[in-house]
Amino acid sequence: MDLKTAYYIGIMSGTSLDGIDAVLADFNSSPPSLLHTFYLPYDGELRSRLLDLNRSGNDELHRAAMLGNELARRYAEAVTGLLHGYGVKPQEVIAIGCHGQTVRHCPESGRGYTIQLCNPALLVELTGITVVADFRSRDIAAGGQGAPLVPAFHQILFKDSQVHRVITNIGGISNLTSLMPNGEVAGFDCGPGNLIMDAWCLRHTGKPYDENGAWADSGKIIPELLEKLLGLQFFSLSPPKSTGREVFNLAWLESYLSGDEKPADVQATLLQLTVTGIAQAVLTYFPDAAEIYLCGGGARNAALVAQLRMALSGRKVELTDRFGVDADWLEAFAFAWLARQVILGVPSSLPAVTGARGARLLGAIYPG
Ligand SMILES: Nc1ncnc2c1ncn2[C@@H]1O[C@H](COP(=O)(O)OP(=O)(O)OP(=O)(O)O)[C@@H](O)[C@H]1O
Ligand SMILES: CC(=O)N[C@H]1[C@@H]2OC[C@@H](O2)[C@@H](O)[C@@H]1O[C@H](C)C(=O)O
Repeated sequence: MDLKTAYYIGIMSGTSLDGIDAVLADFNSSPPSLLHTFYLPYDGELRSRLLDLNRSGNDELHRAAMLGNELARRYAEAVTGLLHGYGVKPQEVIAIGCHGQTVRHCPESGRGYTIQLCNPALLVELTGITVVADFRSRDIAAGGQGAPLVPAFHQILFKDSQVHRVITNIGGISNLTSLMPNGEVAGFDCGPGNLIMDAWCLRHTGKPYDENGAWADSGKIIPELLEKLLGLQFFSLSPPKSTGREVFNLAWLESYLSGDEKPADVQATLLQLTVTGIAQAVLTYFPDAAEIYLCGGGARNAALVAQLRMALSGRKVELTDRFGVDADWLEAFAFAWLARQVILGVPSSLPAVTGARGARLLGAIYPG
């Protein structure tokens, strides 16, 4: 294969459990370019089978392995959709960086584990393309959180020699990357993104998410509830830190509800929880940042963005779209880049972000 003209594919299916983002990327251009994109939504049945894995018992090991196979088939479908849609041949692709579906994340300072479900061997068989998978385990083995991993790619795309920038990804969970003009990079998960808002919205309106935060906007924030939710230890922990559905879930929310609250008021409070989690982290750790750039699906939530602008007044708050990098595809783009790093033999983790003992090659290669 002519490495000068070949491409990488990145596949991300994140903690929101909304579906699969697939991108075709070219790293021979400077800056790297995102050539094509393809989205394959999850159906309700797959989403609930994945959520059911949070409940132990009932042969969960078998169910997890079968879901790994099912996900590999869906990822292969996304690859086919991506390549066919644009007339690109599998032989033109060096590797697929496939994040997998996080179903457990328990880093526990180097003694724990993280699970991103996918059967990479099956994905190679179905696509004929080399697959890179399991990006997080090596960092955890080296004493790190295994997350967030995308700050290294944010650095490549968005660093500036004059301005202190913060990149804020609002996916299921929210995470920040600080890019100092002197080249220092920091980053950590700062709290919920969309995942609790989505779950509450589904339960009360039947819709998978609150479009533009309109429902939240129709409610009133419940200050006592917000205060209780913000009392969670995670918010006051110092970085490095990462989190997931194990911490932010409906059972946790319900433990603070009396049952008398109006559902729209709870939604307004959850939106504010996401905003406050992000704003407090920026103001505490990066008070000098002048520019904040948002990405992830939450960046499309107009009410959320408006509240964030208020909470971070005095700073420029915009979307990464401004740089020609679509906020919806940045994470999938990052996993194409992470795959390339391990194929080239270049460590891609940032110990200053994850807390690991050193930089490591991330991802296991399944040759095509
Ligand atoms: N117009 C919109 N209004 C409100 N919310 C939106 C809108 N568009 C997308 N979203 C939210 O974005 C979510 C999807 O975001 P994204 O794809 O970044 O999540 P993810 O891949 O699971 O992220 P991560 O891996 O970072 O957790 C949806 O579930 C929804 O909550
Ligand atoms: C364990 C896991 O899947 N973590 C995700 C999740 O979604 C957002 C946040 O929590 C971040 O830490 C991470 O994803 C991005 C892609 C990252 O590693 O940078």
